[in-house]
Amino acid sequence: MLVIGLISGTSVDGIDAALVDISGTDTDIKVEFLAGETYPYPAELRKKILAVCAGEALSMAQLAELDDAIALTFAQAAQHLQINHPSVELIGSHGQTVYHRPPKRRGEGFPDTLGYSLQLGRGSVIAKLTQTPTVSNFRAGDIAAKGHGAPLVPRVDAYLLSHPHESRCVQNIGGIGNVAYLPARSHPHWLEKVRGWDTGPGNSLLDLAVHCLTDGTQTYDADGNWAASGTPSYTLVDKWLSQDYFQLPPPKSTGRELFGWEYLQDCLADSTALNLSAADTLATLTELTVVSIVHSYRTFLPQLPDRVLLCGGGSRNLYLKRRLQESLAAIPVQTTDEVGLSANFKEAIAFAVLAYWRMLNLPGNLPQATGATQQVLLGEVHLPM
Ligand SMILES: Nc1ncnc2c1ncn2[C@@H]1O[C@H](COP(=O)(O)OP(=O)(O)OP(=O)(O)O)[C@@H](O)[C@H]1O
Ligand SMILES: CC(=O)N[C@H]1[C@@H]2OC[C@@H](O2)[C@@H](O)[C@@H]1O[C@H](C)C(=O)O
Repeated sequence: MLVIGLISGTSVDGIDAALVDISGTDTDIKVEFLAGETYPYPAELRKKILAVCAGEALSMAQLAELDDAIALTFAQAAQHLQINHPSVELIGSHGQTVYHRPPKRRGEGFPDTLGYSLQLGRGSVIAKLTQTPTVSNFRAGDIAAKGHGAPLVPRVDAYLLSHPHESRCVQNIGGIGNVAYLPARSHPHWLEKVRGWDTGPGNSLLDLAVHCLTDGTQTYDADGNWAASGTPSYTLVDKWLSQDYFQLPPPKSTGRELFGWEYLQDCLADSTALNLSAADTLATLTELTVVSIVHSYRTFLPQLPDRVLLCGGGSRNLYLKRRLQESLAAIPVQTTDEVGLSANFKEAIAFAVLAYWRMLNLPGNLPQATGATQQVLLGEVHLPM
């Protein structure tokens, strides 16, 4: 079946659209990647989304306008791929996360409170404009089952990237970082032993810092070159790493609500107090991403993996990748490209697979990764009128 997956992640850099040909069900699933494109958001729309993610208040009318604009941009991304592939049968659209609240659990001093996660860009509009059945709102079902609604990709990673004999960590470094730990498939009950959680900041703090340090003229540290010219302050890395999120056991999820502007302001104040240069500040923020990933593996995994596979935009940050490799010493750190799955489009591909599973009435979440009480079908199906 030809399926398009669409997502714009927490970096809000644009819509990743992937076209894949999927066959099989789960253990025998085959996914052939046929095409991938990134469609940058119009500058004004991106600015608005970032402001809303940073907590700017919206009236209901403004919320409706924003939802319309995002749905239209997502539909256009799909339509663009459909020009050369008119026989696409299904779209899985993650939409744009603008708010994410993890659930609160008994035992933390609170009564149970469900999570809440809002993705804009409604699927009904995408289905109508593309004349293609569209699955959207993937996180709601898992959240209703007391899960975080995130991360959802670990089940897809398990089927596409696990290995018969080696254990792997698939580490996405987007705005936020998240990991899927995949034991070797020869392990009895290997799927039950898959783990996943959000490791903390990926590029979100780095991107915001670059924006601040360049008066908005640059949006990210290309290849990590700027950070590579500095020296990390381990005094600050240790201080930041002692914060609650990094110590919290999985399942856990986070977003720009925590690792956003306010968090960065505190980091910049710490770095000014130590007279760090701009390069040292970026090196220290990059190191926080590296150390938080490695700390979470050492603290929460049953054992360190045999191999780490990176994906997401942060896998193109050469300094970050080098520091991860140095920190993990003998464990090889590669990208998913090197095992045949596009590192840039893996998340978009994952939402194509999740939509496909929804149409086959197969569950998409892994309760041990999201904290849900059970496996559930993910997503709402919208048929074109
Ligand atoms: N060549 C590069 N060098 C350094 N960083 C890069 C490079 N290319 C992309 N990035 C980083 O990757 C980010 C985009 O990553 P990606 O598209 O995976 O994020 P996302 O999907 O929005 O996030 P999430 O996975 O949290 O939802 C950019 O904002 C930038 O920080
Ligand atoms: C609420 C939300 O959009 N979460 C994203 C975000 O970006 C990375 C990390 O935080 C991950 O948990 C999740 O996305 C991926 C696609 C997931 O659900 O697996």
